[in-house]
Amino acid sequence: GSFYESFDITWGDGRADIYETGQLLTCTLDKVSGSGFQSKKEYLYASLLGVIAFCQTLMNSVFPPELRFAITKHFNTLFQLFSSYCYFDITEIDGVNTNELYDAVQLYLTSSTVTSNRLSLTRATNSSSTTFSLSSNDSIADTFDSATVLWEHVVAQRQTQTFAWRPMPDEKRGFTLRVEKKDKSFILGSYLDHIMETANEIRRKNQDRFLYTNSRGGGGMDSRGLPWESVPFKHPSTFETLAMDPAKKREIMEDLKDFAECESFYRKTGRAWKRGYLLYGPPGTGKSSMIAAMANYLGYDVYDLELAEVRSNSELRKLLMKTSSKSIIVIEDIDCSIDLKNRSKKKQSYYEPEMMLTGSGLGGDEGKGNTITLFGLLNFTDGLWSCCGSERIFVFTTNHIELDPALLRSGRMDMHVYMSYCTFASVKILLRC
Ligand SMILES: Nc1ncnc2c1ncn2[C@@H]1O[C@H](COP(=O)(O)OP(=O)(O)OP(=O)(O)O)[C@@H](O)[C@H]1O
Repeated sequence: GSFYESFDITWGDGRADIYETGQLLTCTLDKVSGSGFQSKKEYLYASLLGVIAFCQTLMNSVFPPELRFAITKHFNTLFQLFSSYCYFDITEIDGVNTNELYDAVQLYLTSSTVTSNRLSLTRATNSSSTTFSLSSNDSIADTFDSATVLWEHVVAQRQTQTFAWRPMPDEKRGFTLRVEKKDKSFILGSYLDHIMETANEIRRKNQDRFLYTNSRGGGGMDSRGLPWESVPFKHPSTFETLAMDPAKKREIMEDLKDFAECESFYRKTGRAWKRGYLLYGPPGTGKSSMIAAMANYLGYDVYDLELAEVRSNSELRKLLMKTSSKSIIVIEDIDCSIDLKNRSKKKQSYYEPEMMLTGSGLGGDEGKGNTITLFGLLNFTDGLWSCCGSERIFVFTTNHIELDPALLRSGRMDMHVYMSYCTFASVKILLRC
């Protein structure tokens, strides 16, 4: 073919020309005007697009925007009426808050149950784990209890803002969930709960865990106003390496597993989702190793609370408020921090100076705000404030069990574990390791 056969020069006043027996077409643009050509053949797709563009321009110039908006709205309503699907948008940022559900869906869609051919890989700075996510504007189908849904990851450029309370990402991201109308109520209940649970599980497995301490030599907060300082938690102790009676070990592991898996039980019975363990026994019998094994078993962070660094009950409360869920809060050697053996023997109230914890080394009274009381400690483990997070374990260690019964009672310390010197069974475990 040649340009002579297939094209006409339509405008340009001699600026466009065909040369080399129809093999070369040149168009020139100068200061006065340009030039143009047109295909002799009509292509269905191109002409259809042309018609649509023409109609759109006509609509825009003839109908006012309000009327166009109303027409589109009614068209959508009509479409939804006859469609067997309904759609839900889950945006990354809801107002000014981060949408937890968006993060959960992001994680869930990368789980092994949902398979996709194309995923984005991310690895955060200083992290040891790689995370997968659904690529932009990609979609994926998922089946849950015979209901099939479709997820689409919608990414659009955010329009430039003149003012925002906080910097917003350049992209506006969200998921659109397409659900069959008949499955709507089931999906909104069980499926979304299932997504949250799976995402939490993945987070727990992926997350680098931390060991926190409030002992920063001087007390107070760090530069970000946080009362805890953290380091990566890398203790190698596990229940396999821990030398103790196998039956007792099994009992503790089952208790921990029940605790971690029974959120519904705590919710149904109206109890705070927390559990207390008291580890007691002679020095060097593995109490700290047991705490590390518990943290490694459940994948929890560890908060090592140094009572000597806490100056008042309110500071204790603030520390508690700044702990995260899925954590073990440890007070080691409680017998060295507490100056009280048994409340009934002394017949005193929690508030009296003799009942105060002298480990703080500051000696003063609560009124001056520079010491903590047993009352404060009891509230810390089982008061209203102890419920300001969920899935938390309190572990106290002591060399002597003669502590105040109020501290030892079930609900505060649910399980008392005696860490003894090695028996024959535990020596066998040590030798095997
Ligand atoms: N039951 C055990 N199984 C495995 N290792 C143990 C056990 N008991 C003690 N150890 C080892 O002995 C050392 C001291 O143990 P650990 O610090 O856990 O004891 P502890 O009871 O916390 O001591 P303390 O009461 O003095 O704080 C650790 O190195 C630990 O590995």
